[in-house]
Parts: sequence; C-alpha cells; structure tokens
Amino acid sequence: MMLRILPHSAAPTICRGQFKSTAFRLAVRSLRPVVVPLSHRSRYATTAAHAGDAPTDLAYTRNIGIIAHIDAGKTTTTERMLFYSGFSRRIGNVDEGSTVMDYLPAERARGITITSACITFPWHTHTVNLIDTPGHADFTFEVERAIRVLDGAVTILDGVAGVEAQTEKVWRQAERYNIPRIIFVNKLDRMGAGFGRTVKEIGVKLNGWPAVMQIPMYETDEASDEVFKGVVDVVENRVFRWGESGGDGRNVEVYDFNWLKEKMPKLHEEALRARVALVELLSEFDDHLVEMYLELGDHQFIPATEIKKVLRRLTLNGRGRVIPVFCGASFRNIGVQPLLDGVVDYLPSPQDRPPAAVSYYEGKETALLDISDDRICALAFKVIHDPKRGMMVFVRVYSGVLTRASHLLNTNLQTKERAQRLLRMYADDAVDIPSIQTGHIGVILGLKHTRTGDTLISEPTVPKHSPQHQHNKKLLLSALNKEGTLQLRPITVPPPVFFASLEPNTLGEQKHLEEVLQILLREDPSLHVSVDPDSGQTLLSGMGELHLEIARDRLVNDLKAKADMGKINIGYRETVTGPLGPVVRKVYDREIAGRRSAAAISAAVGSVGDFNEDYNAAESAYNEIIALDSGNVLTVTVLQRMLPPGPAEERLLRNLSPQPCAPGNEDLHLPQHLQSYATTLRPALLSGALAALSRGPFLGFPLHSTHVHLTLNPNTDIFSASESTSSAMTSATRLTITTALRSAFGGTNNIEGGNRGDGKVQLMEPVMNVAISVPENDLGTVVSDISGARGGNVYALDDDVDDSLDNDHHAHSPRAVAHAGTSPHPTHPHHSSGVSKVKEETLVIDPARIYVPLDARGLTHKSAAQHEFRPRTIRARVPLKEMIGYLRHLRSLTKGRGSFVMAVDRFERMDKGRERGVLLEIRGDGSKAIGR
Ligand SMILES: Nc1nc2c(ncn2[C@@H]2O[C@H](COP(=O)(O)OP(=O)(O)OP(=O)(O)O)[C@@H](O)[C@H]2O)c(=O)[nH]1
Repeated sequence: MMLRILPHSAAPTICRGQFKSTAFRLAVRSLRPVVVPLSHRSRYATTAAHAGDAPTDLAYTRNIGIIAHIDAGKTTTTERMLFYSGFSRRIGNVDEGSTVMDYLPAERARGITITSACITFPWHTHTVNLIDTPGHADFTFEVERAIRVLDGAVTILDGVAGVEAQTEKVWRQAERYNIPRIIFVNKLDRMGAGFGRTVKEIGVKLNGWPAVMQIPMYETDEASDEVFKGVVDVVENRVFRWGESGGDGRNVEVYDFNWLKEKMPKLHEEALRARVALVELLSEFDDHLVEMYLELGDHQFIPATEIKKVLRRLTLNGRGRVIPVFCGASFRNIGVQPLLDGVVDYLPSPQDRPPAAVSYYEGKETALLDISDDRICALAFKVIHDPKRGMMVFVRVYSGVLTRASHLLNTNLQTKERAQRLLRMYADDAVDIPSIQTGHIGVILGLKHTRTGDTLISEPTVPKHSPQHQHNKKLLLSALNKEGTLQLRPITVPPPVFFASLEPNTLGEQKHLEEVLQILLREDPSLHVSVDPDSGQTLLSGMGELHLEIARDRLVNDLKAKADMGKINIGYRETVTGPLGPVVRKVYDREIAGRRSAAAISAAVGSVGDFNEDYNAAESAYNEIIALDSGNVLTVTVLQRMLPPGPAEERLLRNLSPQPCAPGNEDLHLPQHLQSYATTLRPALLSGALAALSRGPFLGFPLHSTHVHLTLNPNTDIFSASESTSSAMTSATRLTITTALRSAFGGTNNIEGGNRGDGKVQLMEPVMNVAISVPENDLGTVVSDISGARGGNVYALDDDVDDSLDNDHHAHSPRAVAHAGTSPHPTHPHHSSGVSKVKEETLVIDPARIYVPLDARGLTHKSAAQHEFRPRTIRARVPLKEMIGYLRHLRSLTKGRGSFVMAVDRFERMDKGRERGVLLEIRGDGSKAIGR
C-alpha cells in the first residue's frame, strides 16, 4: 500500500515498513509545509543487535545517557527504545520487575536503578550506545562516571513534577562536561501534568532557552476525560497519533496540519505559534536563518532541514543554552520513536565532540588527545564483578582501536594489563567482539588490576632497530616515560558521610571478606574501607544509607561474604584548631625480623585556616606544600645536611647550623639511599601522613582541614642506610604526627566519661545542601520545620515559576503570530532593531520571554487544584544529623507528596553542645559500631 497524506479523510495507519519509504518521500516532497515520515523498527531485524554487527562508523554512533530525577521514567523510556529498535521482543515493565535494563536482583526488588546499565542497539543506520543511570542521590557518583564518558544525554522530566532537584543536579553535572542535552517531558498522560509549566521551569531552573519541538495532543473520550493521544511535531508540521489504546505503540498514525486544523483548530493555532517561537529563538543565534526568514516571509515556510541544522549546531556546543524539548508518555508508549529520531538528529557523534583532555606527570602538564592517534587511550569508567565472566571493565575508547589480546598499561597503577576478551554489552547479555573502535564503549575481560577511573593506554614500547633508538636513546626514553604517565581527567570522588562496621561471622571468614571488599572497591571507588588498628574492626564508608545497604546486599548476596553490617552511622571528622602547635619529635626504633628499622622526624599540627593566613610569610620555609584530600595540607621542610669534614666540604661546614634547603626538590642534600626525594622520601612521608590523618585522637574519625608540618633534619633523623629505609621513614612520620595530634587533643580518649579533652581538637559534621520539593500548600510548614527544629538555614525558595499561562502567552499571542506572519521582521523583542545576538556566556533567562505552549490540559483543567500540586523547591543547608529519617517525616508533613535530594556541601565545626549530643549518642548505642 502506498501511503498518502490524507488531510481530510480518515487517518491512515502507518504500519511496519512504511516509514521513510521512497514513495512516501516523493509523495510529500511537493507539499508545503514539508512532511517527512517517522522512522520505525521494522527496518531492523531483531537479531541485528545481537549479532554484534551493529555499524561502527563514528559518524553514525551515539554514546548517550539517560539522566533524571528518581522515578521520572528513565528505565520505562529505555525499555521502549529497546523495543522499537527491535532489540527486545516485548516491553519490560519496571513495576513488574521485568526490565532488561534493571537486571540486578536488588534493582528489580526495589524498582530503582542502582548501577548504570549499558546497552547497544541500532536505530536506522545508527548505533546507539546507551547508559541508563540511577536517579537516587546516593548514586550520584555512578551518574558522574557515566556522564564522564557520554557524548550526549537525554534528560527525562516528569510532566507533573517538572524540573526536580536531582534533575537540576545531574543537569549541572552534564554541564560541567559540556555534554549536549535534549529533554523529554514524560508522563503527560498523568492527571496534573502541565507541559507549558514544565517548559517554563526548564528555562528558569536550567538556565537555557527551551526549543519546543513538539506539543502534546489530548482528545476527549466518551467520559469527557482528556486523554493524551499524541504529539504535534512543529519542526516537520505533522501530527503523530497513537490511536490504538493499550497497544504496544508501534502503529503510529501520521497527519498533516490540515487535518489538525480541521479536527483541533485551537491546537493547530498553538502549533503555528510554537513554530514561530522556535524559528525566532533559533534566529537569535543564527543570521542565516534570519536571512531565510526575510526571503520567505513566513515562519511556516522555513524548511525543517534548516531548523534542524541550526538546532543541531546549537545543541552540540554542550552549553545547554538552547534545549530541544520533546514530549510524551513512555508508559503509554507515546512519543518514544520521535525521541529516538531526536537523539540521532540533535546529539553528537564522537567526532562532533572536542578532544578529550589528558594530563601527564600527575596533572603537571596538560594536553588534548588527538582522536586520530592510533595509540590506544581508554577510560575504565565502570568495573563490575560478574560471577560467570569475572571482572568486567567497561571502557570508552578515546583513541586507537582496542583489539583482543592488546597489551595495555594502566597509567594510574603503572601495571601492565592484557585484554583477553572484548564484549559488547546488551544489559546483562554480551556478545564477543574482536575490537572496540575509537569512540565506542565496550567491555574488557581479563584485566587483573584496573579499577573504575583508571586510564589504559597501549603499552609504550621502544621500536627495535629504530634510528631514534640508536641515536637519541635518552630522548626516546624520556618520551616513553612521559607517555606512561598519560591520564584522562579523573572522576571526582565525593567524600563519604556514612559508615558502618563489618564483622565476619567467623574468624576464618575474615580473609574472604577482605578479598570481596577488594572487589567491591574496584567496582565502586565511592566506597571506602578502613581497618581500626586497635580493634581490628573493618569499617565501610559510603555516600548514603541506601548506598551502604546496597553494598551490604552485594557483599552478602552476590559476593557471598559471610558477614554482618553494624548500624549505619554518620561519618564525622576531627579537626585541629589554631596555629601550628608545639613541635613534636619522635624516634621510631623497632626490630623487624632481626633487622633494626629506625628513623625520626618532627611534626607540628594546626588548622588549615591559620596556615592559609600565614601562607605568604611562611612559603619560603617549605620545600613542599601538598594539598591532601579532606582539605588537609602537608608541608615539608628538609634541613641542610652536614657532610662529614673533608677538603671539599670545609666551606660548607663553616656555617652549618641547620637551615631549610633552598626550595626545589633537586637541591635537597639527602643521604645516598634517599637521594631522590620525589621517588623515595616524598612517598614515604606522604603515606605516613595519610595513615596518621585517617584516624583522629578524639573519636578516631578522619582529620579534616588540618595542617601538618614535617621537619626532617637529615643530620639527626636519618640513621644508617639499612636502618632508615623508606618504610622506617613512613612509620616514623605516622608515629610523630599521631603523637602531635594526641598532644593537640590535650587528653586521653575518654569517650566513656564524655569529655573531649581541653585541647585543640574539635568534631566537624557534614552539612548537606538540601533541595526539598513540596506542594505549594505545604511550603510554610516544611520551611519552618527545616529552619526551626532541624537547625537548617533556608537560603532560597525556587524562583516563582509563574504558570499563569495567559500572561506569558501574550508575547506569543495569536495577534503576535498574525503580525509575525506579515511583518518583514521576526517579532521577538530582541529583533526590534535587527538581529541582536544573545551573549551565550552570560545567558540568564528572562521568564517573560520564554515561549510557553498552551496545552489542552492547561486550558481546561487549570484550576486551584493544579496549583496546589505544583511542587516548590526549598533550598537549605542542614546538618546531616538532622536529615536522618527525614523522608518519612517529610512524607507525613506533605501527605506523601514531598521529596528531597541532598549532597554534602561542606564539613563544619560543631559547637560544644552539638558535640556533646554526638558523644551521648555514641555512648548510648553506637560506641561499639564506631569502635573507638
Ligand atoms: N503514568 C505514567 N507513569 C509512568 C510513565 N513513565 C514511567 N512511569 C511510572 O513511573 C515509575 C518510575 O518509572 P521508572 O522508569 O522506574 O523511573 P526511573 O527514572 O528509571 O527511576 P529510577 O531508576 O529509580 O531513578 C514507574 O511506576 C513507571 O511505571 C508515564 O509516561 N506515565
């Protein structure tokens, strides 16, 4: 059957195989406005994806992520994508636990995404590598590492809730990496959904101009209810209608605007307005479009191809200044195929992305990676232990082609690795492949050490018989050494704020527990494990309660550890107050396996705040200043060495009261065996300091914002070469700093008595940045609860996103459209004096200028009830302690409609009263779990 556009007659049904047929294209080419048919799965055999032969041409590749607030519908949408692409034969359902993407038992049981799943599927001539990320704030790190390797993202919004707090957060995360983004406003079938309102929120909360590509279409059923039926595509001037209720969404009816004009004149008018708004918006950024408009004289005549071209260019820069907005209801199977077309049309191929930033020598030198470089450079962005396949390392290849059996160098660990097998992933299924091409995502099996976040490169080799090798060996070796330090930008790991003890059920289980914890750490670097040196207790720390619960499930259920997890507690920090205290010198002297190990060092501790104040005055006294994690700072001074008298040294001996060496590591006068400061002494001091700082003198919490100053006097602190080895230096450093911290604390650890000593050590607590979404009606109650009982500091209520559609609509009123249709100039205020470009860098959206489409629901159902459900966002800083169990409380305050997200803002010193509260709590029930 040849398909014709039937403007006035009954709707044709587009069946499999009819989209994009040549006949269809020819039929529509002569029509104006231009209508191009929608794509459909039938072009792809369902087996194609599994055969591992998906096209790998870079221009036809899309590495995309699905990011959003929890429950926005990411997994539901992804499952439809898989179905329409032909990848899966039936649609997976989140609520029934039958999805392809949420395949872990814990995910299916909880109905949430925990680990970002990766899947490859075809869409027309393109290959889409898609990552479905978790929405829960506890898994922000999981999102971060996925975003790190994506080229583009689809952000899904709940059309009822609008732009929620976690959406804003992931949006900013994506912005940091300049990831081009498109938006899909989902759940438009739900009562209370407001497309126009959501569009306005996109502009205000995400600071970008919404480019409305589609508007929703509702139809009234027999019960006079408005039912969401389809979307109006204002770029191609056509209507997609999913007529069949309860169907799988594959049969889509396509109509032109004449049909729309006859059946739904109001919606037709709105669609024309939407096109005007779109063309006007784009012409602010594109002179050529303005010229075209001036030539054609009507917004409706601008060809869709031109609009798409400009929009693609604007989206690809990744700044999110112009945001393509699509709409639908994936649960009702509406709107997903056009969204997939949008992915191909507006999101970049790896070639469209700027080159990846790399660094050499631990970040001391930076450069851009050339995508055409044939040497392999890949980032391990996810490591997962699979019971059948072993360690699976997910990589994104940035240059070169990774082939089976490639020899690799892990530049973070400086270890050699061999890629034994390569896989392309289809959620939990995999297909063996011979290679992973530049720009692609895949899995390596057989890597022994690689962790999440590590860089893998082709193992640098010296070519045999190369002339360079003969003539300039030194130069070549230094180039090879440099290459061996190449690293892609690391993934930032946030500080853990919760911890719990882990106890093996029997002593014999300890070893197995340690082994599986190593696996867990390789998988998830946002988990930390530490062992209390006194009690030997293992402590696991993480980002949130749910994060630790899931880690426990993984340890016990998947990795078969026989262990119990204690109560989940807040991870406080300890800090030293005031300027550097007295200098403490300790001698470490032990006999280990019949050999003496001895060294000494001096240390003083103080607060980083005071160090910063003195910084300029004191800088020259230090040989090195090292910024550590948790805001701690280590400074090192190595005094000049007195050499034994001899003819050459006599000059030196004359004024040899110990002085700091001239800054600059090369000048240090160290004994032979420690001579290379950078490779022997520095790492020894650093690991001693890190070990000492990991456990404070008060309650054993890690130190924060603390300045440690080390002074090494080689004349007195270093003994013979065999005694003062680098491990002796590490032990001496650890012992001395621990002693200095204890003396700053000013007392013994007397937790039982509840005293905190009278010294300079204080507790710090995590203070969270909290965004709470509540219905308008409950705003007052929640604000007073947060700022009263919980001691929070409310610093903002969301900009009042006025959804008075009438107001906004003025700028794009029917009169304005009529005017625009006849005026030689587009009607946008900025065009009044010709074209004035928006300064992209400083773009701040004026809500009054955002085009807000009227939707049927908005027109007929805009009522007080809708206002009542509109979520408002409260932003506050609240101590984490006050947020424990808050969700239940919030639900009770808001009749179950409130939700919140939070992230660590900073650690703050606690006053004595709050400290006492923590001590009481620990003494009351948690002293064992805290174990100090
Ligand atoms: N009415 C309606 N419900 C939807 C729609 N899309 C998703 N849902 C429902 O919303 C809930 C959450 O959907 P998910 O797909 O799990 O959302 P998610 O964003 O993947 O959630 P997390 O992975 O936990 O962050 C489920 O109950 C879905 O059935 C929609 O278009 N309309």
